[in-house]
Amino acid sequence: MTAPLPPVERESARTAGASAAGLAAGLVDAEAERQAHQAAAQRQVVFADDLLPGVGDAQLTLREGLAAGGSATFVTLALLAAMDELESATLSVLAPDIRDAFGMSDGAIVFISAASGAFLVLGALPMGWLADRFRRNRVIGWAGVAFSAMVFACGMAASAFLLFLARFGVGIAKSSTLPVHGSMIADTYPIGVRGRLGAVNAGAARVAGALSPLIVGGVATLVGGANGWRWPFFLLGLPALAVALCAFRLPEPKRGQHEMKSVLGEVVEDDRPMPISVEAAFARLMRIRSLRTTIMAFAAMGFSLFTGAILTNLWLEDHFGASSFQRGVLGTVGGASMLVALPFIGPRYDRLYRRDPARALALLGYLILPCAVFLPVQWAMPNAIAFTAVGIPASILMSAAFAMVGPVLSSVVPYRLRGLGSALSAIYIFFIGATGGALISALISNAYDPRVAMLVVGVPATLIGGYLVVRSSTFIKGDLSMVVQELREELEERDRQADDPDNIPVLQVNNIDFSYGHVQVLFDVAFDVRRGETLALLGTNGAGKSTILKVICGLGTPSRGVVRLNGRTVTYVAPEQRGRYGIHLLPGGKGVFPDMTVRENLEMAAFRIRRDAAHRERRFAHVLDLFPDLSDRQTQTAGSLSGGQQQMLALAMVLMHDPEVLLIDELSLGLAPVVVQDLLAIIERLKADGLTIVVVEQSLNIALSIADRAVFLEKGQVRFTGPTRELAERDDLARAVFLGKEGG
Ligand SMILES: Nc1ncnc2c1ncn2[C@@H]1O[C@H](COP(=O)(O)OP(=O)(O)OP(=O)(O)O)[C@@H](O)[C@H]1O
Repeated sequence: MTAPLPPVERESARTAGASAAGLAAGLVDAEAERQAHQAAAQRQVVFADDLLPGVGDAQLTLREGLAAGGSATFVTLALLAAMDELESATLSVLAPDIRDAFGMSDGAIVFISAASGAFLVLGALPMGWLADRFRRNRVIGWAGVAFSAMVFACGMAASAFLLFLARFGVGIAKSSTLPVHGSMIADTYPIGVRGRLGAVNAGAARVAGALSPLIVGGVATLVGGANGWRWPFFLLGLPALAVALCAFRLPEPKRGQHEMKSVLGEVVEDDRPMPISVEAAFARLMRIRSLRTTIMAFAAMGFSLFTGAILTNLWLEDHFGASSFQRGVLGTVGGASMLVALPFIGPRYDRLYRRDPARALALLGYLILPCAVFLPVQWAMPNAIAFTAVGIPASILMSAAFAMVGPVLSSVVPYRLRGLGSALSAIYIFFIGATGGALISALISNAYDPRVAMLVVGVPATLIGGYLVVRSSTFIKGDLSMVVQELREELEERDRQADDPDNIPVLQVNNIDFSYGHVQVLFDVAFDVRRGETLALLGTNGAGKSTILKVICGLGTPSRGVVRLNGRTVTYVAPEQRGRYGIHLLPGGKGVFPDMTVRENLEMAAFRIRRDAAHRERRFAHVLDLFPDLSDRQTQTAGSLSGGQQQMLALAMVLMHDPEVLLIDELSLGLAPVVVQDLLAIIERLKADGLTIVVVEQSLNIALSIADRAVFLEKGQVRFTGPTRELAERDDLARAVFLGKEGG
């Protein structure tokens, strides 16, 4: 039992309880307000359908669409895709022969064939990165040459391990198909024919896939003997090389040209695009909800799709006793049937997309869902012919849906990130889907049989996949609206720069939204900083001041908006690269290595310029001249310096980089007034030298003394931009937050 409190304590406890309750209520209100902003921000960006890229555009025939970009690109890429398919079929059909030749188990051959999905992923990332940076025709050409060499190596393999290695090479070479071909096709041909091009492309691959079991089975049977399986690989290598050589001569299309034509009516050219960081690109891509959900869906389906062909062939041989030729014939019939839907799905998708992109995407989900019913029926069939026949409807529906993945990705991914966007999809679909599926199927197949493996994995994977695709269709218009906003902003900026080329701000922050996880903390933040200007970022606690500095220097990727340095977009450029271009951050808190001496700290900062001795010495001399206090303490450890001296050292370290734009987070926090005066004197010198500075400050007085202009942030939104003097006169903004705090 607790003793009752005396009256005075009871009173103060009541007051404390009341103020805690008030604080809690305030926090709940603030969070409710933030959530309302977030919901409003997400709602606002959905434009009317006819403003979205490709929606409501004039209808084009396939011939007109192909003529717009020249058919050479499409034909070459379709041939390469067909050869990919031929290669995959070679392994599937010959799996039992290869298994017997090397004395492998079912599980081992299933793993070797399906694991190429994992190898494919290893290449997808560099290929996507190359596709977003360099001429895509060369990337495709070199990947094709590597493919042909590795296909040859598969035929030469003297052991299961060497075959595994050759498959590794094939997988890497094939990895150019999704990221590089997709990006090339999207930029070469108009949006209105993407569905049909996807269907024709898939059709070409299907024709090859459908004929290849016959060809492969035929060649293997014709040559005969234990080495018959090698010859289909040899025969594929040569034409693959010829097509790869043609790819080098394809024209390189302008990036994003069709989105720009559709949305803006003209093409905004960017002659010197900044290099994009993979990390920032992925962070941005994962915020595209329709993309995220679609790739999760296809990853789920990948669990059964990639092992499906192998398990089918093993089942046909082991359960129904089909020979390699019979399997080839059945495979050809099954594969050919997939062609049935392709002439319909492409035009249907394009038509729906022109009217309503959400319906076009939902259609794919409705194609997938019924496959979950066909699958158990097929695997219950008593003979090979019934088994193949019942498998046909599911194959038709599934291949129709898969043929449209490329067109969907091309639409929702920003054009600068198309290669990496496809690479991200490849990672999910092939690595998580195919490899995960391969492992699980191999285990179940070894423990039971291919049928159990197929049913246990396939049915849930198909249901989940279909549901997720339908769900992703609810997000597509919001994501396309973002594409429109970005394009419009680019056009406006180009016009602004053309109108006043001498007045391009050094730093430009435009329409920035930023979230930590699902919590949005910046809303449409925008401001400019002119050359030589000092801008103060002021605001309440947690308003997002430090976050905006992170976004500027590249430590955070915004979900919307642009950051420009000297008129060039750096939104997705890596932080270290931005450092090279001149953006540097002095972070809040301790920015030194306490166990190292002052000199060693400065040497660490000079690491990047270590090879240029003269430049390095100039920077040392400049910095030590600016900070005589540090000059006298070069052998002292940083940890033994006073707080003010440590802040000086941190600033000196940033200045070693010779920044063009200096970002300072909390210059004066926790420092004695006399130290702050010394720091301000240094900032004055830097200003006089023409350095551009953005400084986050808590103190309005300090901001008034150093900054020409101020931006006031509250709850992630800009409430004021203008001369610092004017902010000081705005009682509503300044008094409560700063004067009150300083006074108190
Ligand atoms: N790493 C993080 N993860 C999740 N939320 C974060 C993270 N960093 C900051 N936040 C939240 O984001 C919001 C903005 O934070 P930020 O540090 O940018 O504000 P600030 O204006 O610099 O505030 P202060 O002056 O208090 O540092 C705050 O609500 C904060 O709690």
